[in-house]
Amino acid sequence: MSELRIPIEQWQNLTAAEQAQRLARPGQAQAESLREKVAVILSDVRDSGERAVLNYTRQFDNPNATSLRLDDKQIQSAIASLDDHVKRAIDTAYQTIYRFHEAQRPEDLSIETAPGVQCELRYAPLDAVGLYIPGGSATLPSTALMLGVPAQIAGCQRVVMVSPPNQQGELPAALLYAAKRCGVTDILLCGGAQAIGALAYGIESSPAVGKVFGPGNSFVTEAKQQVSQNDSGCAMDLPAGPSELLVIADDSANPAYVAADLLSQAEHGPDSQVILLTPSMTVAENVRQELIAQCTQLSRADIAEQALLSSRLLVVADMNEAITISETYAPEHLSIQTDNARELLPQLTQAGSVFVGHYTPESGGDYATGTNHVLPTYGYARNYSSLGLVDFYRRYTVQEASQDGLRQLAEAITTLADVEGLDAHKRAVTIRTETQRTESRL
Ligand SMILES: NC(=O)c1ccc[n+]([C@@H]2O[C@H](COP(=O)([O-])OP(=O)(O)OC[C@H]3O[C@@H](n4cnc5c(N)ncnc54)[C@H](O)[C@@H]3O)[C@@H](O)[C@H]2O)c1
Ligand SMILES: N[C@H](CO)Cc1c[nH]c[nH+]1
Ligand SMILES: [Zn+2]
Repeated sequence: MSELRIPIEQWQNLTAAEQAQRLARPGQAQAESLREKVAVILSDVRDSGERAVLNYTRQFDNPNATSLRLDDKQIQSAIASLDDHVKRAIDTAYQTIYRFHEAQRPEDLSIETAPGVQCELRYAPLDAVGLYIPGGSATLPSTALMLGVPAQIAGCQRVVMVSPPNQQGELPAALLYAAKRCGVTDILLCGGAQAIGALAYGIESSPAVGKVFGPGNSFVTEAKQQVSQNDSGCAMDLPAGPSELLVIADDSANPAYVAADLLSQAEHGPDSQVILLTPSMTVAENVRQELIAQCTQLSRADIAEQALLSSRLLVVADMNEAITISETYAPEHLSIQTDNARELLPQLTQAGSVFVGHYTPESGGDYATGTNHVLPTYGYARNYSSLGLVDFYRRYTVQEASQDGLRQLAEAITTLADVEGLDAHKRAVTIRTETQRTESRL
């Protein structure tokens, strides 16, 4: 890797346009053509169902695909072949993720909003959910846990997992083990936009689900957005696209740790983006040296190098400037590698997940601290939340008014109905209150 590919830049020396360019996400340039491609795939799946999904699977994943399913025997024999230490690692992660998510169980509430008027907020688990597990370039059983555990805790009845098969039509044994551990009920061998179409519209062998979850490349993310905006009725979780990490580091940071963390997200995909903000030129220089040294040792060095092309090493005036930039960028992952990291937390809220201090590597959260690694990317962390248990429920309300309760509110309701010119709305109240008056006269 040449040093020119990853320059160190002083934030204050950049023009406003250059600053905006440095914080632009790499994947967003080809948005228009992406939208069209995905729309075509989705409409094919909608029109031709399983046949279209199989065609796209043959085109992108397994050229010999004849079925979207593995039979039970194939699943069991893959799981039996899995090393015990891998099973134990999955079990450990399952437990921490389970603990953190179980503690998030939403509670129904009921209050009297006016005398005789009771309002309730209730939660019902989603019936059928679809879980997308990326598979294009890495095996991600951890993502199956991040999606499968909350679906299991919520009590979703049908949990359909989709993931692109390899060229031999297989899914990784660790993924199958994780899926079974979480009680996934159906597994479909397909990926990309066509898999999202299969979930949202349903195919012959698998009826439509009510909500699609999970990260993926730009095709997957775009497909989730399209199916949730058209009339499929399918909801989506959040836009979780190419991985991102922003590290804020001061002189107390260990450059080797910082570089290792940056590379951990850079290795996800060529469209991943990692950013360092530091007030120290020395830290920036040392991190760059570490990036160069550590990158060559990675099995996915090629991918990480490509991601580093759109990554940034930025020297800022001070920590306040670092905070302002981070809040503007709203990274998927924010790592604060300073001695006083916890003190900075109140000022750093625009991120999918925050990693505090020198001993909390981002990859800890990817696998086993217990937090969910499905997080908003592309700056959506400004307005979207990170995935949690509550996303696997529907929230709805209930209200009950007594005769007296309705009388209490009648004046307000009928006046507002008059203001809006909606006579029938008014009548639905007066027909009751007037009957009430007549009854009480008798
Ligand atoms: N934000 C998160 O929480 C999170 C978690 C894990 C992974 N990720 C991200 O998920 C992504 C995974 O991407 P991936 O590509 O490895 O796997 P993927 O499963 O998301 O995508 C593979 C699929 O993309 C489709 N595809 C590929 N090229 C295509 C083309 N030219 N036209 C139409 N469809 C095409 C194919 O159908 C293929 O099956 C990475 O960007 C990674 O950073 C994000
Ligand atoms: N960092 C990814 C989310 O951006 C999640 C992941 C899965 N496996 C490893 N990492
Ligand atoms: Zn990761």
